Amino acid sequence: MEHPGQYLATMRDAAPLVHNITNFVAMNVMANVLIAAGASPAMVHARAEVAEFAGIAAALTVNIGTADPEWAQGMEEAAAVMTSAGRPWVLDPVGVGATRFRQELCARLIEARPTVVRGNASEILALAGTAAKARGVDAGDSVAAAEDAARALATRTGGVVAVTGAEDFVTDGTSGLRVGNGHALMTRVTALGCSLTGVVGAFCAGQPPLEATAAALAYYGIAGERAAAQAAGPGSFQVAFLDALHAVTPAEVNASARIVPV
Ligand SMILES: Nc1ncnc2c1ncn2[C@@H]1O[C@H](COP(=O)(O)OP(=O)(O)OP(=O)(O)O)[C@@H](O)[C@H]1O
Ligand SMILES: Cc1ncsc1CCO
Ligand SMILES: [Mg+2]
Repeated sequence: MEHPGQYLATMRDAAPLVHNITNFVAMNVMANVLIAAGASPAMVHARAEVAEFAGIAAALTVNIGTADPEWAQGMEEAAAVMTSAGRPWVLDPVGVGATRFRQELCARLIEARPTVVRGNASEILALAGTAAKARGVDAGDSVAAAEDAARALATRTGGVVAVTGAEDFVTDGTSGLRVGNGHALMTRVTALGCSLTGVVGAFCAGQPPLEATAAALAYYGIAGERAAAQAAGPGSFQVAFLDALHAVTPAEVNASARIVPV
């Protein structure tokens, strides 16, 4: 990819309204991450209003981390609004392998053709019906082990699938990109994967999803690297990470992104 920083610049210029139906753990973290990145988040999950709210959003993200049946119906209704309007929505299948409720909900959401599915390796394997070594919401599989499942899932949705971990993998079923940026401290703070899903949504507003997703992952990883250089542990990392998301420039993304085609 030539100029991944351009996707950050375009996102910041637009400051897109990103509608997030996300879990209770992620709500505050994710809203702060999106504001620091330059987007305009709204965390709206009540079934009575999600379809109407999706109608004014530039992108939607759907995260099943603490869903219940009422939320689940709202997720499907909001996703349908985005699909019929031709606007992007991103699915985060948190802990999908753990329970039947999560599996059945994700099966319905996959049918609704998400623009991007962003998950850890165990979640992408579980979506593909492959046995995964997850522990609840945490991954127990390598990204490499989930690449075939990611390609198959992208072919099924007609969209993009991003598998995150030590080295991220993004595919539209045909092309693939690896993104090498990031730091292990990103796994020591809760909801940074959930928050990344929001950033992917922001980058996908009005931009081509494969490239926008890869650029979002590189930007996020670069912010993680920059924050880790100043952090004493997970607590100070979380603070430094917000500062870094705010400070990283498009030029820095162009210089530091490690995105390679596969
Ligand atoms: N070992 C690692 N080294 C470097 N970066 C990592 C590592 N593991 C994860 N990351 C980065 O952390 C970010 C979050 O990805 P991760 O796969 O941990 O999400 P997740 O499991 O869904 O997280 P959560 O469920 O806590 O929200 C991504 O940008 C990813 O590249
Ligand atoms: C810890 C946790 N539990 C349900 S959702 C969530 C956020 C990280 O996925
Ligand atoms: Mg996750």
